[in-house]
Parts: sequence; C-alpha cells; structure tokens
Amino acid sequence: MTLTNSGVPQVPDRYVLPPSQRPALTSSISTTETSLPLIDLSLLHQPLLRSRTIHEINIACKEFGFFQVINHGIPSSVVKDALDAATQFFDLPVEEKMLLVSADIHKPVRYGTSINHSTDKVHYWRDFIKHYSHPLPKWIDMWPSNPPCYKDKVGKYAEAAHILHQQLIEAISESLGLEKSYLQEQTEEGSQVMAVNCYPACPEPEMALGMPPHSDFGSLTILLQSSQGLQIMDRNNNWVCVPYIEGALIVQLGDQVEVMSNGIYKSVVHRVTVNKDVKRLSLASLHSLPLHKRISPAPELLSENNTAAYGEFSFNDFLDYVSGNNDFIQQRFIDTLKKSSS
Ligand SMILES: O=C(O)CCC(=O)C(=O)O
Ligand SMILES: [Fe+2]
Repeated sequence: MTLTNSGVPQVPDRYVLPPSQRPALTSSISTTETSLPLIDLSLLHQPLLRSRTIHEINIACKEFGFFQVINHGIPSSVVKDALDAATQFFDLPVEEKMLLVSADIHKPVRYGTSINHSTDKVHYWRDFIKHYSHPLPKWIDMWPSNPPCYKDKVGKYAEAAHILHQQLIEAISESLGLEKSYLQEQTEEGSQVMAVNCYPACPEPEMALGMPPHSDFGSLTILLQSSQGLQIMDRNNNWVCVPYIEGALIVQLGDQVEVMSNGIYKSVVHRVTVNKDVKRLSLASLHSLPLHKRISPAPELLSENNTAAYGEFSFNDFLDYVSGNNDFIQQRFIDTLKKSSS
C-alpha cells in the first residue's frame, strides 16, 4: 500500500518475477471461452432438486476442485459490511498496521506485507491480515480494534462463513457417496482462519503477482472478492480467470479434501494477478479439520483395487514442510504425500 500510495512508476526489483512465472495476462484463458461451475445452493434445501445439485457439486469438484455459489444464505449486507470494514482497516496509517506485523505463522493475529513465506525470494504485491476465527469468542478480543466496526462486521461474516462451510462439507461428503454427517464432528471442532487480503493497484501488473501459485492446506476455502483477479489452474494446466459475479462466493477445495477423497477430488491450484487501476480486496475464510487430527483417505472409499493413494498427515507436518522448504511454490505439500503406484 505504501508503495502504491507513493506513486512508484515501476515495480521495484524485489517484486519482479522470473519471466517463466510472470502472469502473461494474455495467455490465460478468460471466462468467455470456458465456463466455470456456478451452483445455486438454495436448491439443496428443495427435496426434489437436492440430488441434482449434489451431482453438479460432484462434477465441479472432479473437474476443477472449484465452484462459485449463489443463494448461499449469507445476507448481502453482511458481505458488504465485511468488505467495508476490511477496506477501512487497510486505509489506516501504516504505523498503526505495523503494530500487528509478525513473521511468526503461529501468531493468532498477524499483519503482513509482500513476503509469502520466509523462504521466498520474490515479494508479492499484497498486504494481509490473518486471524484465527473459530470459536470466535476465544479470538475476537485479539482482532484489530481499529476501525471500531471491524470486530463486529468481519465477525458476523466469519460466523456466517463457518455455518456455510458445514453445509458445503455435508454436500461434498454426500457427493462422494459418504454419509452427509461423515465429517460433522470434525468440522465442528475444526479451525477457521480469516485471511483478509489487499492487493493495491500495481504500475506493472504483468511483472508481479499478488499471490504465487498454491493450493490451500485445509478442507475448503470460502472466498469473497471485491473484483476479478483470482486465477485457477485447470486440469490441462491452463490458468483460467475467475469472473467476478455479484453476490457469489467462491469455494475452493483444499488438500485435506483431496486426501480424504483419496484423490477423487483434487485441491485447486490458484494464484492472484494484480491490476493497474483497481485496488482489490478478498476475504479468504480458510477452514480446516482439527489441527491435531491426522487426515487419511476415507476407508469407505478404498477397496482391494483402489488402495490408499496418500499417506496420512497432520497440520504439524504441513507446518514443518512450509518452514523447511525453499521451493514451496514449485512443489505442493500434498504431492509429498502421494504414494507411488507400484
Ligand atoms: O485473493 C484471492 O483471491 C485468493 C487468496 C488466497 O488464495 C488465500 O488467501 O489463500
Ligand atoms: Fe489460497
């Protein structure tokens, strides 16, 4: 934000990506050429239409590990208020935000800029604040107290996202042929982290990224964006721009669902491009099954001919990987769990 506000005419060297990693805006597939799944969640509550909607979710999860949802039950006023509060937070004087800065990924509330991981060489065009969000009463006192509306407005959104996550996990379990309640206990006890991201306007958007390619570690991410900027990788390794759809929320499958489904569903690799004129905000509600829990493929999905394709893992394994790995961007954590099929 400080760089953009000072009107730099060029992206400083530390943000410039090696040519092979630049977003090459022209070669990404835009959404006029390909249609990404959009699901009307209100149909899940209609007995005659539920199974068809579950089928649509199954196809979207298999093909993309991604879909957008409308009629998701979170009121538009709650969504708007959360985005307003986030905007006001990033507009605070830099000295005030810097009081929350930390590189320690274990901190329950932390503000950060540029560097995605301590091991990354390249910087990214993003400021963010991340905070633990579930159960909310436990964490909310630690959240930013400025702007004064932040706790209330982002808190209401976070609680609504938590309920939506439970409904989505039920539908996704069902779409795999598992009991609707298969993960119920684990989602109730699971964790939720809100990553509130701000991507300021960037003088040379073709040289930098807001976030590098990655998949999210947890079960699902529910993402609210203020404008277009997210790209997902499709099964042919093409980058596809995710369109901004008024009132819609984005659902992305994380690594835990990939392992639990034994790879029937894959977590979606995504990145964030930046924009010359518009500051973009996003609220990523990152949901995860309990952090101490070891996740492994669901036994119900395995058979003699279909054995476990992934080893089990826990959140701590993931943290060890992130803190010890210099090539986080090149290799996904989940790929290290894959068993070779001999
Ligand atoms: O800003 C976005 O659209 C994506 C953010 C994201 O991928 C994340 O916070 O993990
Ligand atoms: Fe992400």
